[in-house]
Amino acid sequence: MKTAWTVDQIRRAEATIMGEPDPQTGVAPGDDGTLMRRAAAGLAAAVLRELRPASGRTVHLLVGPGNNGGDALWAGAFLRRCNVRVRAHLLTGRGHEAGLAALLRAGGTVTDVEGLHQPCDLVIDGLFGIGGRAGEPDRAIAEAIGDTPVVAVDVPSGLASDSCAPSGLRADLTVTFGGHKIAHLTQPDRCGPTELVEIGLDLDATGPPALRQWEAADVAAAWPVPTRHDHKYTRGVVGIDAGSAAYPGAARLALAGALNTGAGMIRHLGDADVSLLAEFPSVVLAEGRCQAFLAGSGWGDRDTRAARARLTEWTDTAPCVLDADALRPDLLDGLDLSDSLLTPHAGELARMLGVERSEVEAEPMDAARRAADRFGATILLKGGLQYVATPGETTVQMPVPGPAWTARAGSGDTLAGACAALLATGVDATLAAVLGASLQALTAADHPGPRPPERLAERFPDTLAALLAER
Ligand SMILES: NC(=O)C1=CN([C@@H]2O[C@H](COP(=O)(O)OP(=O)(O)OC[C@H]3O[C@@H](n4cnc5c(N)ncnc54)[C@H](OP(=O)(O)O)[C@@H]3O)[C@@H](O)[C@H]2O)[C@@H](O)CC1
Ligand SMILES: [K+]
Repeated sequence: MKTAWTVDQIRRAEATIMGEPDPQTGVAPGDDGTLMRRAAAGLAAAVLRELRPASGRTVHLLVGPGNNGGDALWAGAFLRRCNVRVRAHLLTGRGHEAGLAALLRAGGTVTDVEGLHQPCDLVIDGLFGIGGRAGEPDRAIAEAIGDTPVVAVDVPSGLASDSCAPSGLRADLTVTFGGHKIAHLTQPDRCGPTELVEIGLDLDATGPPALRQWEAADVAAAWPVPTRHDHKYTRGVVGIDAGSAAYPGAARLALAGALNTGAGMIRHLGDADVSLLAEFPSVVLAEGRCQAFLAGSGWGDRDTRAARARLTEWTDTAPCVLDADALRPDLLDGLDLSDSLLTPHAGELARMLGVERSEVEAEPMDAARRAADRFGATILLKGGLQYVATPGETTVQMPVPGPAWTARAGSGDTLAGACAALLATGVDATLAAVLGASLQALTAADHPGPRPPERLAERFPDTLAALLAER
């Protein structure tokens, strides 16, 4: 599991080691340069690995006015000891004093932006780190970098650390310090792979992380595997009301998702279409006790009064997954959704919050968190990267990311079915969302290509078997 922290948390953890920085000079009383040299040593080691063999190669440093530039300068001094040629471009004509002195002592040189056009093997981006504001890079610098591989110091410059929005330089590798920042997990295309260098920050003391990204092993460890004592009722019965005359396939898709995720039993409680049951003979039409419900997928414009009655009854009875056409504020308001899961995509979440879709897409994590608090429900915001927000909790969960092949009609219905099956096992809404979304993503990664959602769902058991074999 990767955890990501806010800039404020990183700064507070740093201050517990070095003291609060002087507001005038920005210098902390206990700052003897130790943290920076630790960071720079880790950065230099990563660059040496990238260059291998390093001796005789040339590295350009992009150096900003703050400590991010200091890290780059110190790393340059360390690289000099391995016979790497180092040229530093000081963006504002100045650089971290001790770092610059160390680089010059070690035989590094300072160059202007024209000098950056000379051939080099690698660029270290030390313009701005967590003190950076979002913005696109200076065109002259971007041109000088061209196709040369870039290693970003802490974060790619111009990418705001706390944000999900893309901007700034693009890196082939990002070397970060103390803990991941939100942008590392939400902007993998900008950051490239991220390497974490431990510098001794106690981030746990600053409160819960802002974001947790799940990995396959975490999914395997958390999966609710049935025990010898389980039977179909204890494994969980799911009631599903999905589909309509206009969207008949939604029922089939939701059933496929729930069945292949391991529901103990499924009751098909929507407008019964018995032809479905030929394909899913274990699904029953009989009403009865359910441990979880799924409502809304493929409802179309169902009559408000009927929809509201169904949602009120079901949310009063058991945890629910509410999807698609059930995600209207007029249907949701006033329901007790405290143990339920809402599964909107960006457009649906925008409608729920009464904002533009672009606002949700710009800061999806914040939007999911706001919706969780507004509706008192766990939210799974679907998309290329997915976010699970729990009401009252600071930490947002990111299920295992998957390929974009799942971005097609019907994927949401199978996912809702998967989440409902998990909810019926007794796991909470957050875990049901994370596990369901991760299962779909891992399966899509194992079977890349334009596989229809119901066919992809048929592979869920194979993915699970492989995952659990590793546990
Ligand atoms: N915290 C830790 O534990 C450790 C931190 N370490 C390192 O320190 C880094 C943070 O350093 P930092 O605070 O000095 O800020 P940094 O990112 O260098 O930038 C500040 C300067 O840039 C300027 N500026 C910003 N954006 C701009 C823009 N778009 N365009 C133009 N100017 C812009 C900004 O100007 P201002 O906003 O003040 O006007 C200010 O002058 C951190 O990322 C890590 O690398 C490690 O050494 C070890 C431990
Ligand atoms: K940087």
